[in-house]
Amino acid sequence: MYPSGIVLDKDGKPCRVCTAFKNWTKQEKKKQHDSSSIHTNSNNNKTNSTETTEVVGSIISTNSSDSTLPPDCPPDVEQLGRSTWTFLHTMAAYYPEVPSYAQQRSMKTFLSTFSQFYPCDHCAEHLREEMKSKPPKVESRWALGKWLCEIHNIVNENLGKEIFDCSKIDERWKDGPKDGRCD
Ligand SMILES: Cc1cc2nc3c(=O)[nH]c(=O)nc-3n(C[C@H](O)[C@H](O)[C@H](O)COP(=O)(O)OP(=O)(O)OC[C@H]3O[C@@H](n4cnc5c(N)ncnc54)[C@H](O)[C@@H]3O)c2cc1C
Repeated sequence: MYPSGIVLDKDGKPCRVCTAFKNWTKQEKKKQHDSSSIHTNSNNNKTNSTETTEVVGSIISTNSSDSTLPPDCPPDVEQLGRSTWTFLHTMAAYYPEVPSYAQQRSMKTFLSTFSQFYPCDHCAEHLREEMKSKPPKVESRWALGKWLCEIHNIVNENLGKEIFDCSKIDERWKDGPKDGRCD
């Protein structure tokens, strides 16, 4: 990883889908550019108030979009991660309660294939490592949901995120909260 948080791919090039947008290189350059404009402008702002207003506008918009990926841009590591977890946990929540042998085999194949092709290389590599010591549990819906929750918690822990209570996976991914907010 570069000090700025840019993650490199296996060819040593900056990897967009492995990097949080807030760390992405153009954003960094833009910030540097903007901060030098601000500096230059603040030296001139007594003589040109219109220009100052424009620059201030640009500061506000730069800061507010710092960590927000524009909707028409390719996914960063966070957006891809959120969407993928949403898909995986939802898939597990609707997996058969008592899957056939063929369904269990398909799910194992799917997870193995998924771990090879997940586009963030270093994420996929960690996942494959974890799956060696904790192979997927596919014998029931409950087992799959719990396994996935635990795998996600390992990633959460590595990233310093909160650990999710795995007894709440049905509530989070299928039934919704008891207060009816989602009904
Ligand atoms: C396989 C995989 C590996 C990844 N590896 C990396 C990595 O190495 N480095 C990196 O920077 N990013 C990685 N990511 C992305 C990272 O996990 C997050 O998706 C991203 O940082 C966005 O986090 P978030 O806070 O929005 O919530 P996410 O972690 O995306 O979670 C989405 C929602 O799922 C729920 N949730 C959280 N934990 C659990 C759980 N244990 N069980 C069930 N539901 C839960 C919460 O409601 C949460 O809001 C990976 C993603 C995937 C799918």
